[in-house]
This record gives sequence, C-alpha cells and structure tokens, in this order.
Amino acid sequence: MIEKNGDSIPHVLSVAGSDSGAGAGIQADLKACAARGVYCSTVITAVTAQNTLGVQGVHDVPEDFVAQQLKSVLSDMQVDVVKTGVLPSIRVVKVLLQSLAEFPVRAALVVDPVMVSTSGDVLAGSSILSSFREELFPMADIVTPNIKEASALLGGIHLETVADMCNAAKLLHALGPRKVLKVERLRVILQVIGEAWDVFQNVLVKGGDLPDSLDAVDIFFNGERFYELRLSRIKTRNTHGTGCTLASCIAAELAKGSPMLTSVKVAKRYVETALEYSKEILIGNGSQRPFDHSLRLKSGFHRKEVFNPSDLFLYAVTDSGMNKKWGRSMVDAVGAAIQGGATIVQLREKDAETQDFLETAKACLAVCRSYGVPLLINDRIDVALASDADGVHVGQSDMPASAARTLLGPEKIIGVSCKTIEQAQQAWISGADYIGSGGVYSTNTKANNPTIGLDGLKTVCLASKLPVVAIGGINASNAGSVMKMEVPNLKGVAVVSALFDRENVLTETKKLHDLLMEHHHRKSNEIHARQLSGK
Ligand SMILES: Cc1ncc(COP(=O)(O)OP(=O)(O)O)c(N)n1
Ligand SMILES: Cc1ncsc1CCOP(=O)(O)O
Ligand SMILES: [Mg+2]
Repeated sequence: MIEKNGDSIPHVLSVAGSDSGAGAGIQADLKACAARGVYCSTVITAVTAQNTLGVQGVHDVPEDFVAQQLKSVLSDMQVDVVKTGVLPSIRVVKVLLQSLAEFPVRAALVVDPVMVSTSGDVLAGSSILSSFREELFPMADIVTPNIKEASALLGGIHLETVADMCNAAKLLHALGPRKVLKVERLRVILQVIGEAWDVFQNVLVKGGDLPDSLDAVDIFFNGERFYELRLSRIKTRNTHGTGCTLASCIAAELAKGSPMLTSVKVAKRYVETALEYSKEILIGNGSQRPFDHSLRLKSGFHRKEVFNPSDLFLYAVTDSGMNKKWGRSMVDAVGAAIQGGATIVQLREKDAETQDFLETAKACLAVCRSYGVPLLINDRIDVALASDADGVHVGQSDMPASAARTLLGPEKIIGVSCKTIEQAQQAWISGADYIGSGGVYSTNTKANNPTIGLDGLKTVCLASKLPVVAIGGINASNAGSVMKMEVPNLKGVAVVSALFDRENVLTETKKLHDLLMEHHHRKSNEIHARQLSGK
C-alpha cells in the first residue's frame, strides 16, 4: 500500500512489455489499474513497435536493466501485488524471482504467461516454457493462460471443449508443488490462529478462443473445485489487450484485499463491460483493435458494471423460519445455496428485530463476498445501507424504487416486484435494475399474493426494458416450463421453499442449477443452429 495523506492506496507492480499502440501490455495494465482505483508502477521488460495491424518490432530490455527497474520500485515503494506479462527470456524470469526473494510483496503474484500477441506474433519463445513451469508457476498465486498458452505449456495438448479446459487447469495446477509445500505450512498456521486462508495456487484458463462457443467461458480451479465462469461473448473486434487487462484487474482486486475468486469474477465482469462499451469504437486500420478502459466517457454506462443481469439465473431468497425448522443457521444456509450454484442471494426477514437483521446481513455479506455473489436485502433500505449490502428488493407497497435509488446511490442494485405492464414501465423510470415477477405459481411462502401464471409473466417480460426474474412456487419440476418461454428478458428464477424448506440446501440448489444449465445450453445451441442456418 502507498500512503497518501494517511490513506493507503493499493499498489500493483506490472512487470511487462510496452505496446506502442497502447492496447495491451504495460499500457493496458496502467489503464486497467487506474480504472479499478489502484496505483500501478511499471517495470518494462521489452519494447514493442506495435499497432492494430500487428507487431512490427520487439526490443528486449537487457536483464540488468530489468533488475535495476525492479530494485528501484521494490526497494522504495510498498507493492501489494506483482503482475507479470511478457517475460522475454529465462534470464528475466530469474531476475524477477531474485528480486521477489529480496523484496517480498505483501499479497500476491499474478502470472499472465504471455507468449503470443493477439496478431499471432511471438513475444516470448518456447524456450521460456520450462522456466515458467518449473520456476515461476510454483511462486504464483494465480496463473492466467489462454487456450493457446495452456496448450503450449502442457506440451501442445488439444483444448477444444470446456472439459479439456478443466483438465488443463488441473494439470497446470499440479505444476505448483513447491508452492503447495510452502502454503501447507501456512495453512496449518492459519487454521491454528483461526484465520481464513486463500493461499493455494489458482489457475484461470481463459476460453475466449474456444471454438463454437456463444459465451466467453473461463475455467477457474483452486486446487479443490472448478468454477465455470460464463459471460455472454461480446461481438466486437476491439479485443486487443483483454488478457493483460483481465490479469491486471485480478491483481488490482487482490491488492484491495478481495479474495481470489471474487477478484477473478470482478475482473471478468469489468472486461465484459469495457468490451460492450467499446464494441463500436474505431482506432486504427487493422483488426487488432484496442478497447476503452475508461467507462466514464459515456454517461450512465458504468451501471452495467454494477449489475450483471445473468446474476438473476438462480436467485436464492432466504427464509429464517425454514432454516430454523431444519436446524441450520442463516449463514450456513446461504453458504450452501451458493455452493450449490445460487448466483444472487436475497435476505428476506419479515419478523426480525433490526439489530438481529443487521448482524445476519453482515455475516451473510461476508460469505457472499467470499464467493463474489451479490447480496440484496428485502424491503429494508436502512439495513442495506448499514450493512453495505449490494442492494435491495422492494415491492409495490415498500419504499418506491426512486426513493431507494436516491438513498442508495448509483452503485447499488435495486429490484422491484411487478405484476403488470404499468408497474414494469414505472420500475424502469425509477432507476431499478431488474424486475421480480410473480407469483407465477401458487405458494405458501407469501400470503395474499395473487398468481399471474406463465401468461402474466410473459406479458411483463415482453413489456419490460429491464431484466426479469420469475418468482412464486418455482421448483425443480416446473422451472423448465418457466425457462422454456421464448422471452429474451427472462434471466432466471427466484426460489425460497424449493431451496430452503428442504433438508439439504446444497443438494437442492445444485439440482435446480443443473436443470437450469441444461435449459440454458439447449437454448444456446438452438440459437447457434438458427444462426448457422441463417433463419
Ligand atoms: C426477486 C423477488 N421478487 C419478488 C419479491 C417479492 O417482493 P414483495 O412484493 O415486496 O414481497 P415481500 O417479499 O417483501 O413479501 C421478492 N421478495 N423477490
Ligand atoms: C417472496 C415472493 N414474492 C412473490 S411469490 C414469493 C414467494 C416465493 O416463495 P416460494 O419459492 O417458496 O414459492
Ligand atoms: Mg417487500
């Protein structure tokens, strides 16, 4: 951290190559860190003459001078995270590792094993592979290869499917044996002192180049579990520098103190938002075009960064009565729902005392943040504000969404319950982010709540400018009928009893998640087939 007037600013050191076109490399790292509110210092390892057409020349910086830059920064400034990009020679890798041994960084080492530019130009030769595998990776907290890099690092194996990517992530993870030995000791110490630990080496295999995928799918593996991180693929040619930017954002979030998985999810969302924002900008005449890291040029656009409609996919709404009945705490229930695949959580406490509600909210928020899952508060703006939850859900007789927006500001998520076209239009005008629509089917969870059926849901979805989540009596046997409806705004289902009025929340959530994924894949394949046949 760097001290400024008593405030500390998270600090990332980027050790990478310069891109004269400023789409990738050091320049992308500087812009990404600035966009994420983090200080970024730089050690330049190579200077490229580069533009949107490709790389016209590369000049490696002599390793002595790389060492001198490293010493200048690390001996003087408190670095939280080191992020690496182009490391053009084995000697530079050695110099880096020696510097890190002399001046250890506080939080993490993020290794983006850059070998080939977007244009296909080689930036680090294959002689570097063994040095990466044997010397650098064991020291890294996360490595972030794309498909081509993962394949090269694993002796040229073919990576064509998500299953191949999982396999590659596992094999790359296994290259960190010294790290595992080192962290095993740390794990024991942390367990003894009761601290959470997040120190296993992590691998993110980026699937941006995966053939035939409509989504941008990355595989995150932490040595224990695989996470399939899926966002819609933005159709644009302005993608030069996405790898550098993603790794820098991960580094920036780690420097702020976020857990690894949260950092990866935040970084992925940021890149998606930046690509969406810049998909039509024109810089240069070639096909390797950069994007705009500074999302504030278009007013209001950065709201997209706050809320991701695909988070509505499996929306878990809690019920403390049900948890009590099955003898578990709210925190355990929320943790189990997230592990089962819940993509957003709402705390719905109808009878709790304010102080208890606030404490529960803070405890659940810690769980949600550790998984990068947003937590919303039902009805109570005051509890959302006091706990710093990610937002609120309000109904037609709760505080109006416009007043909630004024109180919560632009950085929080607001959902509104709507049964009619007029309510849906008003929600949009009021500055809400999404609509909850139902009860679709009858339910015992909410009294005096007329059902609107699938037809009512469809009417709201078609009229809505906001994404919609369906709610009310939804479970594993009828969720398919809901998601089968051909309405673009419908993003998922919100569920109470089918998750929480059950003995095993994790199993029930997983069951529903798998079913929703099956529908999602079927729908994606249908769209893909339709696009291919030109219909
Ligand atoms: C996602 C979602 N949709 C609708 C509701 C219902 O909210 P409301 O109409 O305010 O009723 P209560 O939940 O407050 O009883 C919801 N909670 N979540
Ligand atoms: C909160 C709410 N709002 C509309 S229906 C409903 C209850 C949904 O609960 P369940 O999923 O148990 O039917
Ligand atoms: Mg309400």
